[in-house]
Amino acid sequence: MFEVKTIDRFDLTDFAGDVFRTSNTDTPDAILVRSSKVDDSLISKRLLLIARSGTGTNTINVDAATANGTAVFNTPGVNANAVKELIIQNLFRCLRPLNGAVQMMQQLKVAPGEDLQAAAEAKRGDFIGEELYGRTLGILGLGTIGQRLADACYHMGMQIIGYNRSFKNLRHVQQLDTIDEVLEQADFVVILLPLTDQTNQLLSTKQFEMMKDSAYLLNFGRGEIVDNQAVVSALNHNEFAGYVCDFPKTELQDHPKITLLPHLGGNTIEALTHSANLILQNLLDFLEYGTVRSSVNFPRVDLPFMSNQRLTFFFHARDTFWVDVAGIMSRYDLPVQEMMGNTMDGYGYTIVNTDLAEITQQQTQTLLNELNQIDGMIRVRLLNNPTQGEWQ
Ligand SMILES: NC(=O)c1ccc[n+]([C@@H]2O[C@H](COP(=O)([O-])OP(=O)(O)OC[C@H]3O[C@@H](n4cnc5c(N)ncnc54)[C@H](O)[C@@H]3O)[C@@H](O)[C@H]2O)c1
Ligand SMILES: O=C(O)[C@H](O)COP(=O)(O)O
Repeated sequence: MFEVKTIDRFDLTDFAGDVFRTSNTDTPDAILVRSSKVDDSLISKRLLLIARSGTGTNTINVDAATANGTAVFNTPGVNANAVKELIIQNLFRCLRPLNGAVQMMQQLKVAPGEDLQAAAEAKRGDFIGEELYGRTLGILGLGTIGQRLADACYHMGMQIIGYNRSFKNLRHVQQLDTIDEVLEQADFVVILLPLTDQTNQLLSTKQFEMMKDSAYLLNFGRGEIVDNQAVVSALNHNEFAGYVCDFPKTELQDHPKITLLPHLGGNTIEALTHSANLILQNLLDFLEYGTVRSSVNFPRVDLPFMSNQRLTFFFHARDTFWVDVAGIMSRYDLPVQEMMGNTMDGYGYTIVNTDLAEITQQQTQTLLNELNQIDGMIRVRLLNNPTQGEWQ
């Protein structure tokens, strides 16, 4: 039975079974996590999989996992609608002083017989807002969330401009050549980029000086994409109007022009449930069948398990790799019943359906040792078919 370490809280009731059990060990077969940090020390030789329920994998050392032959799975797009809706809610909040109005109404008291509505309306002049219609929304990162946001805001009458490192075919977005052009033209700049070496501290003093004085910056990508000290200074110098950030840090607290949220983007019942169910299903399928559906470091490979055993290989892709594998398998007379493989960023992952009935346990061990020694091989797994012949 596989041992799975859960770093964040998950409801595993529907998945309890005989495939895995949860464990506190520091050398698990798999780790299940949201956006908490996965300590590098947990990436042991035994670790087959880190399963991230959610999109961003910046709290996982993906390079170390790859070198170790550990797959990193995530669930991109599953919380995109939740993030989109929260951003729209915050766009409105930038222009309509609803919090203040609601607070005023909670405190407003009238004498018996006095008309509450008349007293309230007498104060509404303090809460005049503005409209999103006709304003320009600038999106940095036109991926799943960015595209959904663009569509929804276009249909609310906004002009949409954006920047992405690769061009996307999008009907409602005017894609600009540089981030600077988006910053100069937008009334709202929304960050929906992943945190990478290229995006770390991407926006700082120089970029804030380009923004309109009346513009708002909304960061739902990752906190580190923005230089926090520079934000505070720019807001103090009225370089732009306000900052909404889903990634709170002490230096951003208690500023009248900064709204902090406790990382709420994907925090809806729908997104959390769907994401946890999906990652658990993908985790089970990888542990039992070697299937890879959505990974940031393993290519997608999904082959029906219609044999007694299967071998899976994760390796540095090179031209003669298969000559070496085929040579060893044929020496043991192992049939290749079906196989499927794919490559990604110079790494290959392949599943071979086979049958080890004709070789002894000791020969199987020697076979695995030989396969492991092939130049470029990172991890070999041998899986027994759990359905015990039901596929036939
Ligand atoms: N606040 C939240 O709770 C929350 C929820 C989900 C996602 N996120 C964050 O939002 C990010 C985007 O999510 P998504 O689902 O849209 O991901 P995605 O992968 O679909 O989109 C990211 C886009 O950014 C582009 N990109 C990457 N690096 C770039 C660069 N240097 N310059 C320009 N463009 C670049 C990619 O080409 C892609 O189109 C995630 O990586 C995560 O960090 C936050
Ligand atoms: O990258 C993501 O999917 C979001 O930031 C959500 O992270 P969470 O799982 O901690 O809510």
